[in-house]
Amino acid sequence: MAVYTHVPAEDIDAFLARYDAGRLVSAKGIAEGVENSNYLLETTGPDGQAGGGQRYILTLYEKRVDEADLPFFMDLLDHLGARGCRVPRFIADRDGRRLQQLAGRPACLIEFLTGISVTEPTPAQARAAGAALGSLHKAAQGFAGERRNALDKAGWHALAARCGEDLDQIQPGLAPRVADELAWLDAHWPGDLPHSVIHADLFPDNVLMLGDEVTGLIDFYFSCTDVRAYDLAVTHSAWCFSNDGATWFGERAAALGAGYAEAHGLTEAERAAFPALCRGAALRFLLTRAYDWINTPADALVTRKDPLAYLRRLDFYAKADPAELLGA
Ligand SMILES: Nc1ncnc2c1ncn2[C@@H]1O[C@H](COP(=O)(O)OP(=O)(O)O)[C@@H](O)[C@H]1O
Ligand SMILES: N[C@@H](CCOP(=O)(O)O)C(=O)O
Repeated sequence: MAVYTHVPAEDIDAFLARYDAGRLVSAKGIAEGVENSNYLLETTGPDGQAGGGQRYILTLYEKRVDEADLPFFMDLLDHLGARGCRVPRFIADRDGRRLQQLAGRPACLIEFLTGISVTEPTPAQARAAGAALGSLHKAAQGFAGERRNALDKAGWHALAARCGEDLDQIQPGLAPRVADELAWLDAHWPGDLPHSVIHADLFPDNVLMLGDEVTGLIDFYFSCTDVRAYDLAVTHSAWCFSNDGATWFGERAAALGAGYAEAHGLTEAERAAFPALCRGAALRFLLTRAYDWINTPADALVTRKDPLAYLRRLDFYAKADPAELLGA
């Protein structure tokens, strides 16, 4: 459960008084997520009448989100929303402020979007996710903001160094395996592919769906300026395997690739680089999960994610037939 900061209901009610959002009816900590503290709020609605209720997300920023980056995320979501992407708005209080402090943390009130996150995507759902990512990349064109990816290849080296030999406590031999993979990526990472703002974490839990339709893309807190096709590789690694990484679903991958290509298109150079981008994506999530595995206090109210599920994906990508990855 990702609630790192507990906020008494009275304090949330007082926080809401700054907005035209009504009074607090209920506040529930949200179990999903690992980065920030999230609450689902129900309010009376602006007219103050119980029953005319509205829902909001209250997010308190923890861990990897730097407060200085929040204006980038807010402007990005404004830009994408104005171009038809289904992304949540950050809500301004009566003085026009979107960023607040609550319980000693930076905090924002965010539009609630309907939909559920699928756990076993069908090919049709993977296709819709691919198309939503392609549309996001299209809509991101012309966005003036820039943000460096702290979890780029240099960031993976730094993270691996911070994990050090503790990686071997997760699985014997993991530290040298990671070192070898970093060396391979240093030698094979593509140099000059198109860049844009990317989501960088478009896992199924960050895509809200109703049936086969995408109703919302959320959790932009890793979004940054980086290689566009790397975003598709991250999405591929998250959508095309069983959770534990042991089973690969080729049909989902072909559908994801088709959806993306339809909405945005991939150049020959992007296709050729895709296997290396997938290896990078798998290592990135292996390392952040491994770091959290080693460093999360035993009493934290959060479910740690299994780093080995990403080692299995990495092993798959290292051996895969490149032609197979996005279907013929
Ligand atoms: N705008 C939103 N609308 C609806 N649900 C949301 C929204 N933002 C977050 N959630 C819910 O909260 C959960 C955690 O949010 P997320 O941003 O993924 O957290 P974290 O940044 O901690 O990983 C999501 O899985 C989803 O269930
Ligand atoms: N998607 C990452 C963890 C980040 O969590 P999220 O809830 O913000 O997507 C992973 O699975 O390792």
